Amino acid sequence: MTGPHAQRIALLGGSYDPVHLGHVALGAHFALLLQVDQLRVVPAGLPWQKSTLKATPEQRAEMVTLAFAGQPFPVVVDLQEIERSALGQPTYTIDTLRAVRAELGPQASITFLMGADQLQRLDTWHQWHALFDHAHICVAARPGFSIDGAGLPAAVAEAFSSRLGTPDNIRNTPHGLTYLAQDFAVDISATQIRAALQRGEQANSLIPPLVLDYIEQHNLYRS
Ligand SMILES: Nc1ncnc2c1ncn2[C@@H]1O[C@H](COP(=O)(O)OP(=O)(O)OP(=O)(O)O)[C@@H](O)[C@H]1O
Ligand SMILES: O=C(O)c1ccc[n+]([C@@H]2O[C@H](COP(=O)([O-])O)[C@@H](O)[C@H]2O)c1
Repeated sequence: MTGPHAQRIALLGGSYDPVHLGHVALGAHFALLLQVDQLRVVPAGLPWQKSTLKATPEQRAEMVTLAFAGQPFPVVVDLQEIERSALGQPTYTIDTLRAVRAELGPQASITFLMGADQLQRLDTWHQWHALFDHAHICVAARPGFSIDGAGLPAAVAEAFSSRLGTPDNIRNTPHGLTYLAQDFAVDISATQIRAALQRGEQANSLIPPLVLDYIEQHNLYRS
């Protein structure tokens, strides 16, 4: 168990091309559930499983900062993955978790957040078993990405179910547990937003207003 002053943080990694209200809802849900000292939002530098991104790393990071402004919990936008990508290295979450663990020490409760689509693919991540040596993994259900029954690769289902924790023991242990927010159901994706903007449609109900202003000012996703 962690001591009374161990730090508690949740990391929300993403491509954020662009950041949307699904990301904000996901971060806020777990920030409040886990009562974190800090939500750390980490824009990926070179997300190796995505095809070419439309916005630059700087634009994606600026949009993330705008999207998470004014939350009722501390938010830090962590640029380490963008900085590492300047050296041409693909972005691996394990590198980030090792760096954050080294920074915060062995007692801190560190949780990596993701949607169900990424849990379905977790066995494709670089050194995925080692993620649990540094962090808990908390997952939000996502419309269209079932993780019941055959929805998960067997190795992921086994790793996830054998490590199931509760919000309380995730708050109070450093790493190694899992949790699923089954009631989370936000049907928004960056793909859908890019397509809508390219067609010249509004995306007001999908993106925080400041991010929408930024997209318009920088003429993003129109072509
Ligand atoms: N609506 C959502 N519900 C639950 N999780 C989500 C949702 N949108 C994004 N996430 C999660 O947020 C993280 C970052 O997602 P990302 O930046 O790739 O957005 P995306 O909407 O999935 O993008 P794209 O449509 O381009 O694949 C991932 O772990 C993803 O699963
Ligand atoms: O570490 C990996 O190999 C890995 C593979 C796929 C995705 N990720 C991370 O998962 C997060 C969400 O990814 P994405 O593609 O949905 O934006 C983001 O932080 C990625 O860097 C990480």
